[in-house]
Amino acid sequence: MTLSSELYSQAQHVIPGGVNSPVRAFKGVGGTPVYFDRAQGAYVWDSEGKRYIDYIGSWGPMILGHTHPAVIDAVKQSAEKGLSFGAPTEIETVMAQKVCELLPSIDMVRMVSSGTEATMSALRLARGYTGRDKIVKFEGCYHGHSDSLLVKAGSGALTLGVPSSPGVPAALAADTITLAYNDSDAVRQTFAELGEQIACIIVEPVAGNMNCVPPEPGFLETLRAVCDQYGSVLIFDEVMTGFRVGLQGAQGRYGIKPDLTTLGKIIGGGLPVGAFGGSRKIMEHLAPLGPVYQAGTLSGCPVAMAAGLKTLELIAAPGFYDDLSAKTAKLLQGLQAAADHAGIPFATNQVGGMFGLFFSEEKSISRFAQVMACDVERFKRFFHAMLDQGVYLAPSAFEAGFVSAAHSDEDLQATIAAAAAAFKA
Ligand SMILES: Cc1ncc(COP(=O)(O)O)c(C=O)c1O
Ligand SMILES: N[C@H](C=O)CCC(=O)O
Repeated sequence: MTLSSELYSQAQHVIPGGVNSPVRAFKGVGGTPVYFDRAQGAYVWDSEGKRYIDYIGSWGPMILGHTHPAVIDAVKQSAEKGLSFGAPTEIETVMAQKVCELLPSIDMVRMVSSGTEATMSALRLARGYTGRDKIVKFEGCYHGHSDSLLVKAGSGALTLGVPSSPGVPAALAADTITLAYNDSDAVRQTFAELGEQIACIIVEPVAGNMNCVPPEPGFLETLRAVCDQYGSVLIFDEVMTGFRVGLQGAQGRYGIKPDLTTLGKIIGGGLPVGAFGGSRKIMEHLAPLGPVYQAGTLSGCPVAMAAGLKTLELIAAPGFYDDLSAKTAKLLQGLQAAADHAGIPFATNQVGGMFGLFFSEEKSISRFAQVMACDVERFKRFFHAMLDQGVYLAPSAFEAGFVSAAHSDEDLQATIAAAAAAFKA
């Protein structure tokens, strides 16, 4: 038994499935989850001291690499002053000002403690603001695990085969309309029939929870147009894409202004943080200004604000995103060449520092159905071959991967060499 499998078996007695978030359990790839002990830069080390090049980066937050000295220092300094107070602190305003400065669609922002809280709260606000109940989401998109959004969801729910979870009241699920991602005609048709009853559209502007699927030209524009026409709220869930695909997120990259934006991951620098914000007109409906209630004991935790602010400061360095994109492109070109050389049908998607790998005959993957048609068995074998060689990819064919500023050229070359061996095998 490895130390990881020993730890996993102990955990299974006291934690459901041995994990605190299902996708960690390796159900999507088989085998035993690896238990980590420490991390630095592009690397994570397991409990037995084996080193892995990490392409998960804590599911996105570690855009600077793990334990960046300046971030750790900011955390230490803040922690020494007090972990949390349950009362306002100056750094929360500094964070809000920074978010408003970076994302022009946001006039006001509220901090929460996870992406799930951010999307759940944004949904309630959109419903409270419009006085409507129905929402539109897209199949394979994941917006956290609140009831209204756990319908035909992606990520771990898709990996485990429960995209619409038991426990979600049928009456609530009935108000969630799920459409195919990148299908603009379906959006227009649905709004033509039900537009006046629809509170909001929530979308991952680049889908990252059904692997990585970018928006087709015109898709996000269609969402903006129907929301304008029918008075619905457009919510960009940028929990993953925010500060990942560019400093202005997907909204900056594609030039579309949502009414509300949800954030998480990078904004917390690796600590538990989420946020939602948008136009003053909508945000002023939130308590204590307005009637839509939302709260959180640890919301705006100063230590997490310190980690997030330091991260936002460092990623604003000139050329940061060009370098990150170039590295990611280099990695994907190398993987594609290795797959082609071995005669393995393979395709990739990339948006900035976010990527997707597909075992597919199709070269362009833009639809959920295409993702579902990929060869998952082949992915599982690839995943384990990479893991054995010290490369840690997401343990599911339905998750995006992430490159960090800490990945060196040697890391990318070592990953490509490992993939070449895996494809050959
Ligand atoms: C796009 C998106 N929205 C929401 C969430 C939920 O965030 P959290 O896991 O922090 O609750 C996630 C990740 O899990 C996500 O990728
Ligand atoms: N896809 C999820 C986040 O983006 C994976 C993280 C989790 O649910 O544990």
